[in-house]
Amino acid sequence: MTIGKIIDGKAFAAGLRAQVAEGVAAFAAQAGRKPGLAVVLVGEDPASSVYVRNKGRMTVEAGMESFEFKLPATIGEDELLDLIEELNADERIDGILCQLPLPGHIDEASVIAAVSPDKDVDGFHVVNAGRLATGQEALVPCTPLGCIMLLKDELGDLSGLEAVVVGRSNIVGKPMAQLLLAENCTVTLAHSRTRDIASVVHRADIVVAAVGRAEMVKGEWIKPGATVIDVGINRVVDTEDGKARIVGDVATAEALAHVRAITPVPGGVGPMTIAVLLRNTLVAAHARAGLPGPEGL
Ligand SMILES: Nc1nc(=O)c2c([nH]1)NC[C@@H]1CN(c3ccc(C(=O)N[C@@H](CCC(=O)O)C(=O)O)cc3)C=[N+]21
Ligand SMILES: [Mg+2]
Repeated sequence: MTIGKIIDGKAFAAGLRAQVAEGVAAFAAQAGRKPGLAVVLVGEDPASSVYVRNKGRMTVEAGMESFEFKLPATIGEDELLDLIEELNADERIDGILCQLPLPGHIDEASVIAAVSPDKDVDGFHVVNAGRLATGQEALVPCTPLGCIMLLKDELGDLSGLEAVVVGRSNIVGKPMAQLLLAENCTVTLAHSRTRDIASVVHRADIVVAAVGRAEMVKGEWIKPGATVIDVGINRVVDTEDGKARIVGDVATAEALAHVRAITPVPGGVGPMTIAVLLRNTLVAAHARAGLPGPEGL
């Protein structure tokens, strides 16, 4: 049996960030200022703190300005909404990302709605979701757009391919389905209530797993030669050595015998998410400055 290819998302993301950095330099030359990204973190979740630190470092490495706001978990929703209003009004800031999940006393939908759609680099605002769904220019959620970039790099034209997305979140599953549809795929959106999910997944030329359940998608579910994108990031304790590890939503070792290509976890979709966030910030900066482009991104 042949073994599939492991897609190097980390390397692809590094290339994309280098391309963004070139675009940032060109923007700064034209606009006379750097693009700016504001990241808001509420509370002290250790994993979120690591991501926020990485985002800040990569933002600066791409030549942009990074603004970080760390707020206590006890902050009131009103205070958080006030901060977002300030960031909306701040001309130096092109992108606003409020790290999710938020503490239970804060309504996430209200926070997402408060971000100006023009600065919504997560693409979570209903205006951007609606624009994406109706084929209009939009800021597109970072993780799904990163997945599309990896798929087009691997497969070229996606027209006519059968795509099955497992998971129906607003952040990944639904926008992923919209993007695949826009690439002329035949799209199925499967989820926890889907009957006989194994045979539904077995139809797919493209499988995107975004359910948040460790190794849920089994190797035998995969049609021979399919391409698999694993969005999951699940922290598990290894039963053999007792160490903490990160695994995806796909049983990768099993799947490798079936796939044409598959993204690993870590080193697959995760790094793409941050690279696309920087790309979206540059796109937002261009739009806000009334400039076309950026070219090739
Ligand atoms: N408003 C908002 N926007 C987000 O985009 C957002 C968010 N909230 N909340 C949390 C999730 C998670 N997320 C990740 C980004 C990068 C990696 C990443 O770079 N992962 C690496 C390292 C993984 C590791 O070692 O922990 C990898 O997969 O190789 C992972 C996860 C963005 N998120
Ligand atoms: Mg909440």
